Amino acid sequence: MSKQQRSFYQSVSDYFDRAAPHTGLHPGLLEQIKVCNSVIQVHFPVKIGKEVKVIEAYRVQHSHHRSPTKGGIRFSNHVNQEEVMALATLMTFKCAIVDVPFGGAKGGVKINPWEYTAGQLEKITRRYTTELIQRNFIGPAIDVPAPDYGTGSREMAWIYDTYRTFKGEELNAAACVTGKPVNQNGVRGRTEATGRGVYYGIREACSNADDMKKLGLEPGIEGKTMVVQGLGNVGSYTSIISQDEGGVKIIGVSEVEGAIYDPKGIDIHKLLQFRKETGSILNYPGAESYSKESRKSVMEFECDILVPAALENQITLDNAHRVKAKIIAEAANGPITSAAEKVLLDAGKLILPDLFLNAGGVTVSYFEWLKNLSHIRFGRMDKRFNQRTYDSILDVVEQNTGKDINERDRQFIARGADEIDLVRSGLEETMIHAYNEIRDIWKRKKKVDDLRTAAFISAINKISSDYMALGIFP
Ligand SMILES: NC(=O)C1=CN([C@@H]2O[C@H](COP(=O)(O)OP(=O)(O)OC[C@H]3O[C@@H](n4cnc5c(N)ncnc54)[C@H](O)[C@@H]3O)[C@@H](O)[C@H]2O)C=CC1
Ligand SMILES: O=C(O)CCC(=O)C(=O)O
Repeated sequence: MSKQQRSFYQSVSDYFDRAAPHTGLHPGLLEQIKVCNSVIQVHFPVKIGKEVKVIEAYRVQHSHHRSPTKGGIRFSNHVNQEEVMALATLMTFKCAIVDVPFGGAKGGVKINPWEYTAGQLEKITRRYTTELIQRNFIGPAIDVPAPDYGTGSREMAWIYDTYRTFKGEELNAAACVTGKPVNQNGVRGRTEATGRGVYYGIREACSNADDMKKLGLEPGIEGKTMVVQGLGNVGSYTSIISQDEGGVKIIGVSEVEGAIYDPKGIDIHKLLQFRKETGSILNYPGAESYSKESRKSVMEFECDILVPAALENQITLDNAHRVKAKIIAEAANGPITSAAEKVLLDAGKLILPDLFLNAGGVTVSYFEWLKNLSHIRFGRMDKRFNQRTYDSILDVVEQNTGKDINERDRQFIARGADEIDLVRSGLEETMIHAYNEIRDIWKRKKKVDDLRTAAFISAINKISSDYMALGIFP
């Protein structure tokens, strides 16, 4: 493939190569940080009705500098070894950026999940998990999968159940996978986590008055217009939270069946309900509809913030020069090719890179893993204690001021944190801290012109310090 048309893996490789010289590290160490450590490809048979179907699947562990390795499992027709390698590579750098102490990994099963029944998907998921167990490619201290494109909490519950069937004696078996349903050792807030993290990341970027001024935008997220590609897990939660908590106006959306645009604004709750009832976003009242064939024109809709939240390689050299959005928020992994990125940066766009922006998922997965290892719900030990302490402080305030605090304010101020409050608070802190860490590199380092390069520099430096401290075995 030419420098012009880059595959997803080549793009990730280009991004790494662009950042590497800024770190001043030894080429051998950089090479070790860049390569994928372990790749497995498996083929296994599954009975589908009266047929036997042979399924192709992968798991890639990109880096073992920290254990376990971590990353989602994707069910998609487009899965191939290079794609999974690119996704696993991004996971390593993503974890480093948000200080999640894991190496990167990713899994892929080459099927279109929407063509199978739940029973058939369960068989495929359980057999795939068995293949991973047999190769020692899954376990709380080894490699911990999670949801990605085409999978969700249902599949994670099947993975957990298959694992504990084989490893019933393992006390920490529940930590073999994250993104599980809450009643199956999941953590509150994982389902929304990636979208919520995307929202916190965009909000933080928009809060910087200087950066917004350069784009010709007012500071603050409120009132900004947003267009979203893909209304799955990540796209729908990004839209809901941006609209409900950030006051963002969603004006364009695309899904597999086509795209819609309405500059007056699209209420995301009503749109999701409409799609549930009609099976499509098309013909949503008041919006202009675009057919399946022209759904990619969503990338060219007029807006402040464009959120690709479906798949990789959506902005290429073919359409990059037609992108009108000022901010491109990479909720999906790899939505922009490295060649297209240059066109966008030259046009003065702000790109919030995937390895930072969608790291909310793995951040909350980390919280779930910690919960599973500690065998206790967050907040269980201290909620009531804190509540009583805050109540006593309010009593003292009342006594000293002679003024009563009304019951509504008291309940709000004195409330002890539940699990969901702590998860959201931890996620918010993580995204704000990570953004400012990479923005600081972007602004401080001469010749670093974009946030992605800054993010890679930050991640490579953190990973290299592990290698340097640990040495190389033997
Ligand atoms: N689920 C997670 O926690 C995380 C997901 N991501 C990334 O976010 C992206 C989306 O993942 P999920 O939301 O989990 O997947 P999902 O399977 O829940 O949703 C994806 C949606 O995109 C739609 N879609 C597919 N092709 C499209 C196209 N050409 N145009 C418009 N819509 C299209 C699908 O119909 C589906 O509704 C992927 O790149 C994934 O790797 C990144 C971090 C974490
Ligand atoms: O939650 C996780 O462990 C990984 C999520 C994921 O696959 C991703 O961030 O791309």
